[in-house]
Amino acid sequence: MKSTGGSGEAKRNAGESAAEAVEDGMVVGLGTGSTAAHAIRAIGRAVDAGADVQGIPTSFQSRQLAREAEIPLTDLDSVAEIDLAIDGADQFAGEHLIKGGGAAHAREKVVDNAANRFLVVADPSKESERLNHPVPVEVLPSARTTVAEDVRELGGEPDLREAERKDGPVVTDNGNLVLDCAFGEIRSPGELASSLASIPGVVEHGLFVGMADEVHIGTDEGVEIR
Ligand SMILES: O=C(CO)[C@H](O)[C@H](O)COP(=O)(O)O
Repeated sequence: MKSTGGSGEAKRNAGESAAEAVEDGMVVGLGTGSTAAHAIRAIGRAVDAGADVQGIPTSFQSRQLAREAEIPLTDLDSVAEIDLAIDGADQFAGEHLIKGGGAAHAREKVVDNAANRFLVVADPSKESERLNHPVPVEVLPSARTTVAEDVRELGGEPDLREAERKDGPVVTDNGNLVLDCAFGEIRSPGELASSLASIPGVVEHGLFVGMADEVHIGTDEGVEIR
């Protein structure tokens, strides 16, 4: 599994801290990435100990991990509500996030947004005063050139994400491509989010504006919850 940022111990502390918020009877959104993976494994241990929990995966990866952890799975169409979602981030500034380092941000946004409570798990390397990380934008393959032009008009520099272990681009779980779009410091995340969402051919972008209810920041020593 791809792992970025801080230490494994910091990620573990963040993930396990957020998993403590899971209660018996809950439906839980299961995020993607190396930090969320620690939460999934911890939830698996709670299930093993008898907790009645159902998970909604946000990606192929989180589905696989949840299966290995023997967490009963369901889907968005089958539940009245999602009690809690736990997910990682590539960068956070207060309650704003940039996600999509694992190219899973489309499903992540649907699940995290639908949850009554959304807990972000991260290590300190992900924190920034202002968002400035490139924004992953999932696009229909046929629209990658036109979307890239529109992103340039918004002042961004789009870069088609290449796969690390195959020739050619990353293909998302939804069969689409990803443009990593650098905008420098993002002064108005809400405005940029609306502009990106209105480009024809954009499936979803990785700006999660005002979405985090809590951020569990793990360090080697413990965790801070904000
Ligand atoms: O948004 C994501 C996947 O699309 C991940 O949550 C994000 O990339 C953080 O990953 P990690 O915890 O491995 O650093």
